[in-house]
Amino acid sequence: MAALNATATVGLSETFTRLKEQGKVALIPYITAGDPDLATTAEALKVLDRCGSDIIELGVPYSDPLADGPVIQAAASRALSKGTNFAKVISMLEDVVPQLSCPIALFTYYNPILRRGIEKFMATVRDTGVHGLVVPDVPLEETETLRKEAARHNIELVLLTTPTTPKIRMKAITEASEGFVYLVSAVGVTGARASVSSKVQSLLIDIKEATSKPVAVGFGISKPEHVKQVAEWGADGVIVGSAMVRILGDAKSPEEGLKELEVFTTSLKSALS
Ligand SMILES: O=P(O)(O)OC[C@@H](O)[C@@H](O)c1c[nH]c2ccccc12
Repeated sequence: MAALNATATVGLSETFTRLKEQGKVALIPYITAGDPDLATTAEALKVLDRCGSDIIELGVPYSDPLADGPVIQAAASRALSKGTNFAKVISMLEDVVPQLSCPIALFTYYNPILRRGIEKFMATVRDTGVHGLVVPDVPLEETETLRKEAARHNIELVLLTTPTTPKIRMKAITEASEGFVYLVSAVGVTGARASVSSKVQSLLIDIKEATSKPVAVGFGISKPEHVKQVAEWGADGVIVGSAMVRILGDAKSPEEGLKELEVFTTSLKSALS
């Protein structure tokens, strides 16, 4: 039964194609693996899936997360201090991925991939049934091998563009990105913000001129109103990270955290319907 599910799960770009046919925008939560512990992460993945997440971005905790703000940094250090490592995240995923109906995009900084060896890393990740990979700190010029190995293992490598990316470069990024294009909504680090920069609207127009690939917006999106706004501006997906991570990190117990996560995810999902 579980194995059936896994083979039925489609990849990132196909998920967007199906949603587009239904006129829907993808909800993409991000959580950090191992915070408060991997057993809770496994449950959280099931909750997110059940509440209508279309793709889940799962972060591998890293000691030097330069693109992350205080909330995700703290989650990563808590996870690492509990002994979370790549091998343990993988073995948790081997167990959980077959129980999910939405695809997983694994988020990791570049260094842990290099340390393991690109090819070995891709093979391991693919064997768990993960469909996508987000690597925030690899410049486009250095993605060639990474892209080749990802493609060879049937993993969609998602690339990111930011408000300061020059247009020519943005075009090259959209051409190289697989699954979807990640539009970082604001300069700086991850973290909830009071509002979503109105610049996102014109950035989306620029990107849509450059590519027909789906575009998902992330950074600072933390409320149903934000999600709705970004969808109205024409995004194909919205990514919500720190707000999810904070719920799990601040909860008095894992059970309470999971309950709050369910309420929050449901509220975001209904803002998109
Ligand atoms: O936390 P926010 O502001 O909601 O942003 C999304 C985000 O968490 C996730 O995609 C992410 C986590 N760490 C990152 C580092 C770089 C780019 C993106 C990310």
